Formats: sequence, structure tokens, C-alpha cells
Amino acid sequence: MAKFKDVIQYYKNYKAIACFSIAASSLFELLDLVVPYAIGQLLNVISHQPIDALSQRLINTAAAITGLPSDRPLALGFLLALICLVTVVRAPLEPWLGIWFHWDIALRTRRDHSLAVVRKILTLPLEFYDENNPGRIAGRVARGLSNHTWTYPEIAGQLIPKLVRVLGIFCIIAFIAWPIALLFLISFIGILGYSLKDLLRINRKEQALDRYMENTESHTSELITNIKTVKAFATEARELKRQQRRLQREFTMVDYSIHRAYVKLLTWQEVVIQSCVFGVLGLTLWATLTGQISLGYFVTTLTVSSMAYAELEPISNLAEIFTRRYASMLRFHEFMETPLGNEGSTLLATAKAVEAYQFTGKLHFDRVTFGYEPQRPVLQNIDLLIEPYQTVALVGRSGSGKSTLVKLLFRYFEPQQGRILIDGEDIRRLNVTAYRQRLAIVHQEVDVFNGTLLDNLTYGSPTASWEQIEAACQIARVNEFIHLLPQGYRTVVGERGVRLSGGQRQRLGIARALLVNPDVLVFDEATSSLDYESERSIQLAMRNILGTRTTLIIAHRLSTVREADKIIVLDQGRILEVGSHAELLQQGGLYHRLHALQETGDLLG
Ligand SMILES: Nc1ncnc2c1ncn2[C@@H]1O[C@H](COP(=O)(O)OP(=O)(O)OP(=O)(O)O)[C@@H](O)[C@H]1O
Repeated sequence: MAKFKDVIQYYKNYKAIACFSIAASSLFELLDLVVPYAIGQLLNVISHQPIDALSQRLINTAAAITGLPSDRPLALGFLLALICLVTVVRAPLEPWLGIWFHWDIALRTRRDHSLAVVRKILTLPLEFYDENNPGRIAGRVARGLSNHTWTYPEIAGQLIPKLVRVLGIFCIIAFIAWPIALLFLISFIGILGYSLKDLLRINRKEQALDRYMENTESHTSELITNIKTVKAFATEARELKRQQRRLQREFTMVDYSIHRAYVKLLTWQEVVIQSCVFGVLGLTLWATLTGQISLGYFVTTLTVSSMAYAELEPISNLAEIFTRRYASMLRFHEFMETPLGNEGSTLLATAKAVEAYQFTGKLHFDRVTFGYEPQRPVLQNIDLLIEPYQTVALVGRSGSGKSTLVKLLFRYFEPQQGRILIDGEDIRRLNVTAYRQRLAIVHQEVDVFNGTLLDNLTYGSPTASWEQIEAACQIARVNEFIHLLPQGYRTVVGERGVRLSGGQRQRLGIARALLVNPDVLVFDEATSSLDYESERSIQLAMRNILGTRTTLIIAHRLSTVREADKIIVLDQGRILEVGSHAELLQQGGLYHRLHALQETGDLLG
């Protein structure tokens, strides 16, 4: 659970500048108070009343320095010069010593934490992305970052200096007449205390609202991702209605609960503040009429106490804004605190720090048992030896655990029992980055990044030479469609470029995988979504590769696995059959049944 401390620590790298700029802004707020004090003293000089001892001492010092007589003209000149110093002279200093640094810190922390977010996104385990959709993550991060950025200048540049100013006002009034100061202090603390208590209550509603908003954003993002299905099922109206319900729920919460609570609080504050101002006016007038304080002090007290009460509204406004943002700031920290998993810390190690591995590609799944939830294993006691350069196909019904086996090989998850060895080495003992660099996978859906075809081909191997690129493209049969693209290798593909067909994407995926020259290559359902012609082309591309490295093929279409050296039939997380295509057909087991089903459409008993 994130706490207030995390919000403060967000700015910890700039502690020294923060202390300096907050002190500077607070000092400027205090200097403001010199004006009503000096005007009060001016009034006393004009109305021939005595000025206070502090002012008199300062005027005497000025007289001694300048050699002028310590009379009324010097007193007037001195007080005017004082006012000029704290208004005109300070004017050009304040923006640079205060505002500049507050925004400087806000923007620097934004840059730092945006980078930290990217680091987090890159190192979070895959399971996090199974459970959280991109809209939810992006919304949470964007709101958290922008709220931290806007909050800092308001708190450091306004709220804290204003509180210091109120403290200064209290000191001035106490200096003039302590009973009035006492009344002022009690009323001020009372109003602020009640307001903060109320704001904390409202904050709980804000937290619920933040969750609602995240939920709505997540659904909007899901609609964008799944728009083809929405259109195909013509469920636009239903989706719109659902989203309308969610937005209405947010609106009801904001308008009838949160906003109303803020307006109620404001009403209460207004009434109490105005009553207090009136009370101070009555008390000060009484003190002046009974001769306890001078006319100058009357003016000073009234001016500074009005200034202090006037600060109550911005102070509680700032507290209100902070409360509104606080919930999403905490949720940002909760995201940043998501555990990285075992591999996280090593993933961003610089390339130099990581030694490069080279394997023959001998794999041994040594009595591996694994479940996403440990009590429900999806792979049980898998014992499988794959020799270097062998081609092994994993087949089995949907949900039998084929993809999970590959996820374990890539160390996205770790088995609860058993181990996976590569060239006799437990993969858990290897550096995860360097290890994964020796593997490559061609997914069912090949990701295409926004950029040229060349950028996409060399994604895992930016230093590949032209010869290597052309060779990989030839093996993967990418060269068959390059001439169809308007600018060949330089054609922009992906989101803002040419759309590649399923087969073209697959071939791009194969060439990309080949370019990293992996020791183990995995094809995950590589041809299952393709038409016959594309499938044939991919099969020919795959045939070019078989035998050049250890290859694992996960396949639903059994036609793609006939040429494998070994076929593993998985069923409910266990190895049921092992053998070549011919051997398994002869055995007449599950493989035979699945094969017959695909060949003839008949389900054998
Ligand atoms: N991230 C996950 N969290 C929890 N359970 C999961 C997760 N991924 C898969 N499973 C479950 O693990 C089991 C094996 O899934 P897996 O994807 O490995 O099977 P598969 O043989 O590859 O299936 P298919 O051929 O349909 O892709 C299934 O019961 C599935 O529901």
C-alpha cells in the first residue's frame, strides 16, 4: 500500500533546491507583511502619535549612518524606503528565486519518473500484462505523473509559504495585542482543522472515483483493442450503453457526492471566516477606543488579520485540490511498487555487463511441474530431452500446456518442481538477458513496430550486415514480397504505414528471429491462422531452417510437424506419447486420433 511518505519521496532527489526555493517563497510572503506594518507606522507619524520602539531604533540607526537629524521627514523617508524595498526591489527577484525552482523541480521529477515508468513497464513480469489491460495501466500512469507535476508548485510555492505567512501575521498581532492574536489563532486552527478533517472524508470518495475512472478507461481501451469483434457482432449499441452506465456512475459520484461535499465545506468556511473577521474588527475597535492601541496599530491589525483570513480560502482550496489528486498519486505509487518478479532487476543490465552465451541447443526439461496457481498444476512431471539441432514438435489439445512449456523455457515463469537445463546448465543460474538472447520465438501474431521493414527485421540484431539480412530474408521468404512494397526495405510498416498480411508478418517474424542467430528457435502456432498458400510458403521457410539449430514447433495443424525428429503429445499437462510421425500413427493413440480428425474430419473412438 502506497502512503503519503511515497508522495513526498517522489521529489527526494531535489531536496536541497526544494528547501532553498520553499524558504525563498516563504520569506517573500513574510516580506509582504512589512507593508501593512510600515503603513501603520506612517499613519502614526502623520497623526503625531508615537511610533513603536523597533521602528524608532531603525530610524535612529539610519540617522546615525546618514548624519541627518532623526525627525519626522527622516521617519517618513525611512518608512517609504522600506515599503519600496519590499515591493519594488523584490519584484524581479521573486519569480527567479521561487517560481523558477518550483517548476524546475516539478519538470525534472516528471522526466525522471517517466523514465522510471518505462523501466517498470519493460521489467514487469508477463503475468502483470495478463491481468491488467493497457488502458488501465496508461491511465493510471498518466494521471499519477501529471498530478505529481501540478501539485508540487502549488504545495511548495503556495501552500507552505502561505502557512508561513499566517504564522508571521500571528506574530505581528501578538506583538500588538496578544488577546486578539489568541482569538485569531484559535479561530484559524479551528477552521483549518475542521476543513482538513472534512477533506480527508472526501478523499475516500475520491479514491473510489479514481477506481471507477480507471475501470472506464480500461473498458474504452478494450473496445479499441477488440473493435473488430464488436463490429462483427454488431454490439456497438450495447457497448455504448454499458459505457454510458459507467460514466453516469462516475458523474453521480462526482456531482452529487464529491462536488456537493466541497461546496458545503466552502459555505461553512465562508460563514465562519466572515464572522471571525467581524469579531476581530469589533475587538480591535474596542482596544483602540479604550486607548490600548494606537490608530496605526488599529489599521495594521485589521489589515493583517484580513490578509490572514483571506489566505484561508486559497489554503483550503489548495488542500482540496491536493486531496482530489492524492488518490491517483497513491495509485501511481502502487503501480510503481508492483513486484518485478525474479528476473526484473537483471533485465536492464547493460549489454557490456552481461557475458554472451553460446549453446549447442541441448535442452532438458527435468521432471518439471508448474501451475499458474501452484495448487492447480498445468504441467506435471514433464521429462523431456531435446538433442542439439533436433526439431521437436509439441502437439495436443487446446489447453494441454504447450505454450506454458515454452513460457517456462523463456523463464517468464519458474517451475514449482524440477528444472530446465540448457547444455547441462540450470537456466535459473544463467543471466536472464544473455540467456534469452540465445533464444528466439515466432509468435502466432507477429508484433510489428512502427518503423521501416528494415527496422523491424533488425529489431533483435541492430548490427546485422546487409548480407545477413538478405540471407535471413531469403530463408524466411521475405524476399518474395519485398518488391511489392513501395520502398522495399525502407517501407514504413506498422500502425502508421503499410499493413502487412498475416503471412507476410509471419515471414517477417521468422527472418527477425533468424537474424539473431538463436541456439533455440520456437515456432508458436506459426501457421495456424494462414491460408493454404501462405501456410505452404511458411512451411517451406521453416524447412530451410530445420536441422540448423534446435527447433521447437507448437502446432495445431499436424501437417506442419510431420518432418519433426520427435513429436511430443501433451495431454492435460502430461506427456502422453513421444515418437516420430510414423511411429505415433502406428501407436494408434491420441496423435492418431487427432491426425485422423484433421485429415478426414472424423473423430475416431
Ligand atoms: N497466464 C495464465 N494464468 C492462469 N492460467 C493460465 C495462463 N495461461 C494459460 N493458463 C492455463 O494453463 C493451461 C495451459 O494453457 P496453455 O496456453 O499452455 O495451453 P496450450 O496447449 O498452449 O493451449 P492452446 O493450444 O489453446 O494455445 C490452460 O488451462 C490455461 O487456461
